[in-house]
Amino acid sequence: MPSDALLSVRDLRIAFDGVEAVRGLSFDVRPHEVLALVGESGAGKSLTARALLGMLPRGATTSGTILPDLSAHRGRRISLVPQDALSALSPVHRVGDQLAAAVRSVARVSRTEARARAVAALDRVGIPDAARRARAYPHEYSGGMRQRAVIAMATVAGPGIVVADEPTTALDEEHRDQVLRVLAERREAVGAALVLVTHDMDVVRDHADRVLVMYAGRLTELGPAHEVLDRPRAPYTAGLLASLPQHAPPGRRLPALRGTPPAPGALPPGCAFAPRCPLAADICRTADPEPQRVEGRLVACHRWPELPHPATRLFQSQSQSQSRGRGRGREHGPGQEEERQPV
Ligand SMILES: Nc1ncnc2c1ncn2[C@@H]1O[C@H](COP(=O)(O)OP(=O)(O)OP(=O)(O)O)[C@@H](O)[C@H]1O
Repeated sequence: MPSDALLSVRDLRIAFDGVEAVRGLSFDVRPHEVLALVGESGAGKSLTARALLGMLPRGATTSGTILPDLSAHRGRRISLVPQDALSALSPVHRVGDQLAAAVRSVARVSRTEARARAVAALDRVGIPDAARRARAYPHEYSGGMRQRAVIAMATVAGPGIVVADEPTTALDEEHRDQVLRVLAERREAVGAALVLVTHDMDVVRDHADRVLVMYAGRLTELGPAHEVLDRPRAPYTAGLLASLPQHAPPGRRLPALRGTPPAPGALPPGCAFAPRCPLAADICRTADPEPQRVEGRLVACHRWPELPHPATRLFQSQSQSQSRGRGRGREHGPGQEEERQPV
């Protein structure tokens, strides 16, 4: 394990009924960093994040290593901010009491002191009138307040790592920003690393130091967030970026990435992204690429040197040709040649 890593994941595999949903993932979590896990639905982000906490769903079998094993230190050395705050809070206990219990699990303090710290923790995450709100039950909180209370809970013990699994999905846009801000502030205050699961590249740009792009249970690209976003080296990363509204061709709302990811039990041979990739060549349909070092990052793609700059153009022309009703025959139709031209 590298000396600067808080957590080292090596060849992680997670399967259900013998079918692998996460397929040999390796990465480190470094002290104080924000590491974003991104990728479309089903990429294996949540499973990976939950594996770090030892919180996989029933029926999951794993292999590989996650060191050190922090699952016995949940809430203290590693904690979770889930998508749905209600699943993290007990409905039958007052929010303040739950926080006070979390305080007492790590600090030998009186009940009165624990309660005072709980109120202070709620205050720090911006719960108005925290002393009174501490006496309320989770269902009496708004969605945004509940998520902030969960962040207070996840950071109260000063963990080294906070794992946030799509922490703002259930919220409206205004509360999303607030909650992300509070999460960023609290993790900085306690000096924790944050593993942030998201499918939102804007969130990655605003909050992450490094980004791990996943596709069909594998690493596609891993590197410094701004470098990866500004100049992706894997076609899949470029496709995700091209799907952002600012990269869409004027007046077009077609998704830049054609099709959907394969289900874990129905992977194509070779690179799982090949059927959707405008750069796919014969080798991509036969050999699954291993991550290789490229300019200070890891990229799993046979064809990365062929990627144009800006790489998002690869997919813009794809969606344009799609919108003209072309490129419909084969999976990679006429649009492909056009996209291969150097830009
Ligand atoms: N409890 C389960 N039982 C069986 N298969 C599962 C289970 N949980 C996850 N999977 C499989 O693992 C795949 C990856 O799941 P995961 O929740 O990690 O995806 P994700 O990238 O977090 O997607 P999303 O953005 O939709 O949350 C799923 O598409 C599904 O095929």
